[in-house]
Amino acid sequence: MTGAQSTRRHMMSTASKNAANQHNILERSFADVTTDAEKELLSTELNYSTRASEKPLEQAKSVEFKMEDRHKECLKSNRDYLLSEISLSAVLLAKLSESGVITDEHLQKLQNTERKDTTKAAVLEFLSEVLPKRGPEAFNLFLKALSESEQRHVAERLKQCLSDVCPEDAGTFERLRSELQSYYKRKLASICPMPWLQSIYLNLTDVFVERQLKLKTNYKGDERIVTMDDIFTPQQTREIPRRLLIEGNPGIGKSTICQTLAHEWGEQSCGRHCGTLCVHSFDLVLYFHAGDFIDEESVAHAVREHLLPSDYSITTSELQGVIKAKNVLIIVDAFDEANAGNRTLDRLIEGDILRHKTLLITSRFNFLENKLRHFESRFTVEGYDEEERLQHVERYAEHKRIDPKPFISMLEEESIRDLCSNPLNLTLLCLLREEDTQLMTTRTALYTSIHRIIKQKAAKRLKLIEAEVEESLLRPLYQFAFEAHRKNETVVREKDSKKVKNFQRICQVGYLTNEVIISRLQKEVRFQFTHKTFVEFLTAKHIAEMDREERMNWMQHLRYANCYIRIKGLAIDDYFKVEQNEAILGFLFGLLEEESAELTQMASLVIKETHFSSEHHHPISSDPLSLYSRCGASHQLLRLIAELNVVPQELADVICERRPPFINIHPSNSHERPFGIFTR
Ligand SMILES: Nc1ncnc2c1ncn2[C@@H]1O[C@H](COP(=O)(O)OP(=O)(O)OP(=O)(O)O)[C@@H](O)[C@H]1O
Repeated sequence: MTGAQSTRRHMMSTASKNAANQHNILERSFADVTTDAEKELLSTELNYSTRASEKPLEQAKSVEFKMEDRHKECLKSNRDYLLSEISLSAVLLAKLSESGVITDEHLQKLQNTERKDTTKAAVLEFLSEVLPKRGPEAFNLFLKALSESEQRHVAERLKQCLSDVCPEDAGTFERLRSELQSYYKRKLASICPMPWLQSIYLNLTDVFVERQLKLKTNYKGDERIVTMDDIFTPQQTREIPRRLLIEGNPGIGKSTICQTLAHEWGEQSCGRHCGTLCVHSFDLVLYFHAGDFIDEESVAHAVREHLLPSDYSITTSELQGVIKAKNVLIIVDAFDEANAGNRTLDRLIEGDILRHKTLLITSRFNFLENKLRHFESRFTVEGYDEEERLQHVERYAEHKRIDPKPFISMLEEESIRDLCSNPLNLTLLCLLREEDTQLMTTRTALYTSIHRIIKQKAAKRLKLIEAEVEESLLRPLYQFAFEAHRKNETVVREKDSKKVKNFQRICQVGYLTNEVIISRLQKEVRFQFTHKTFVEFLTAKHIAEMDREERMNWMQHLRYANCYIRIKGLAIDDYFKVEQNEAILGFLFGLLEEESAELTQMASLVIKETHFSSEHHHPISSDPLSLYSRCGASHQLLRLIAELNVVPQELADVICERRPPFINIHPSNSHERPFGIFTR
């Protein structure tokens, strides 16, 4: 399947969502319109739209949005001329109603005025009462209708006037737009999940999974789910929101959303894909990384520096003129990565500059804290649901032209399930699985690979070498994970975070996200690990780096038996399943695979504590608290050594020596696992 086919198929799959959106829009429009006749018109449209029409949407849209100021200005400054030149001919009126600029009711009113008064009066009514309220596209549709009704000279005069108001309009704007469009089309066509490995890339259109966003609907934090088509839809008022924010966890897909918007705009036309006011309604899209504004005194300077080639001839003031005159969307990705001392970006957010332009910012959570009030629409990107996970791996396999089955079965694997809801992790899992299916045989190997990628990504982003990331950022992080795990939590509290000096940079690595809990009395800042399994893996990294004595001491204090305590009539309920330790122990065994003596010592402790050598594992029935151990606990050792690719001889000898009678051990023929255990 070609990229274009796949896009189309993708569009078709979103058609039903779009139909729902259209319905919402029409419903909102219904609430907003004023006259009975308009309500009647919209109600007909609503019925029609449920039969999957797209045309009424155009009309509803024009009821909802205002005309651009420069168009209004142009109509006003030419009013005399227009009154004397325009003929409200049948053809003109037909063209205007065909394109939805006027409704049947408008038509009747205009004709009445013309009959009762004069044509000039009707034209005046049209120019002052009707046209300016018929949406951002009405002006151009009006020019088109004029040209098609033998009044081209009037259309030309209005166009000329527009370019006089903004001399840059004519040539400069067109040139700039096509330069940016072709740049985005080329530059943003692919995704590079590992930025330091440019040879690994995926075609954006092929693999992109349409995202759902949660829109905050009020200050109390109520939310509703919207699709990407709804990003620019007015929410509380009829106005297009001017300051929009998308927040989400690391790797959740914020940058990819920005990239897709700019890339789609580069494609020039949405066809019928976009259900509502979409990215194509903007004359210009300026797509930046937050860091692009550092040391730039204005947006125009940032455009010259970061979006245009150095041999492109345009002055900053020409750029400023175009930005001022046009309907511009400014996309700024990754506020969290470059927010300190970013004065121009701050002014942009606060509306101190370019207040009437649309600004879309993305950030990890809680970096915009005291700036949140500037945003009229706030969205969060959530992790993939089941359907999106499936779509992700299917699109990946289709793009690579390989069998999707191994990827689909990967989604079922218990040990990595929690990783799969994050698009970055899922992409890495797909890449790893494709590269080497052996990697999946141990969890430690898989997490080690992902950890390595995250480390490389952090090194690139923070401009450090990997050894520095390990030493100054990851080691403290392992310690934090260890502490959090000890408290059975997945968070780092603010007071603990203050114990290390570069905590913000530790957060940048991508394992922790800011979390601010605000109660009426006080604000609490904490930092949440993105996944519980990462806490376990990082904890194991910490323990693996301890000296032997400390490690054995930690191990000695673990529980090795399942435990259920129930005392009738008393509210005491202790519940412990041995698997709760097992994740960390498993990673620890995997990480110390090469350290034969360490492994043997750890295994000996597990053998002892889980009564591995004894034949029977009775519940300790004499215990008044009804404490019992199950097979789950006594077989723990076997599950731990499954994390090893190769069982060292020294460890194999200990296990053979201390095996219980019902376990048979035999040398395996397999080169990789020269050790086999069977239980009966
Ligand atoms: N909608 C999507 N469809 C397919 N793949 C996606 C999607 N979103 C994200 N990905 C994959 O996840 C990777 C990471 O996504 P992205 O860089 O957008 O995350 P992010 O939220 O900006 O993360 P960070 O906060 O770390 O910068 C992408 O490189 C891509 O491989």
